[in-house]
Amino acid sequence: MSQNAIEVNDVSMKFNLSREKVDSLKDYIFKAIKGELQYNEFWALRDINFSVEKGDRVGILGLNGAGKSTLLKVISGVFKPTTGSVKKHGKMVPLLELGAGFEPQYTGTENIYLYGSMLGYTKDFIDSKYEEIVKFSELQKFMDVPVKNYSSGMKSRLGFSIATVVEPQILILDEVLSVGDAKFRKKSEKKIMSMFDSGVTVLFVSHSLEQVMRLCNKAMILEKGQLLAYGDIGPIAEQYSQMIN
Ligand SMILES: Nc1ncnc2c1ncn2[C@@H]1O[C@H](COP(=O)(O)OP(=O)(O)OP(=O)(O)O)[C@@H](O)[C@H]1O
Repeated sequence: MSQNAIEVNDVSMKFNLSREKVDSLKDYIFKAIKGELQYNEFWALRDINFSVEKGDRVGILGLNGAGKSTLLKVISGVFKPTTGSVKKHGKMVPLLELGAGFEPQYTGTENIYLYGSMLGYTKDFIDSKYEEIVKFSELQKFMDVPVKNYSSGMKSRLGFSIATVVEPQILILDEVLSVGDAKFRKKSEKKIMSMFDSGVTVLFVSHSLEQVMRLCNKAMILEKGQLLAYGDIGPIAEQYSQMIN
């Protein structure tokens, strides 16, 4: 049995950024058909190699645009890397853009089933967890209201409540501890901490070095798509605070 929960091997991710100034969709389609669209290549990640041992909680640090979210999306399978591969050992739950998969015209209840099925839950499982999800979100009164009438904080709360109702072995967190108001933030951090206690492996992006130091035992620094440093939280946090000061 592998002691690693995640293995990232030679991962690079290239985006094609359009260089064209196209005036209309028609113009764009014509140019695309004629092969006249021009792109700039942009490498958001370059030759990333690391592995995460089971039970490690790894903070991912880096300035805006460093590639943190892209890396989490590659590991979660949202993006296929341009080169390289990712191996996972264990059930993974990604908490990325919470509620991004909601259907605005459907109610809270309908979206619980829809979003739950997107996360791979069965109907029976959602039936058994429905009350718990609604209670945690504190949106009891809004379950019959279409999600388009929710505030963005309410959508994130519902998304968080649905996604965290399972017990994953690998948890991928992108800034989700900043969802909702101060009260919900405290509650969601407590919930994540209780998952940590059960020995889950965590990859965690946060702009708060203080939060990473509190929650993680390891960390990495990404800079312009490259892995600058990876190791125990103490020395990495020190290196990062020198970078940002
Ligand atoms: N779908 C995409 N198409 C084109 N470029 C993208 C796409 N997604 C990300 N990028 C680019 O890749 C780079 C890394 O973005 P990413 O969101 O991973 O950074 P980040 O470290 O998470 O930043 P932040 O701290 O601002 O959230 C950025 O320059 C961004 O513009």
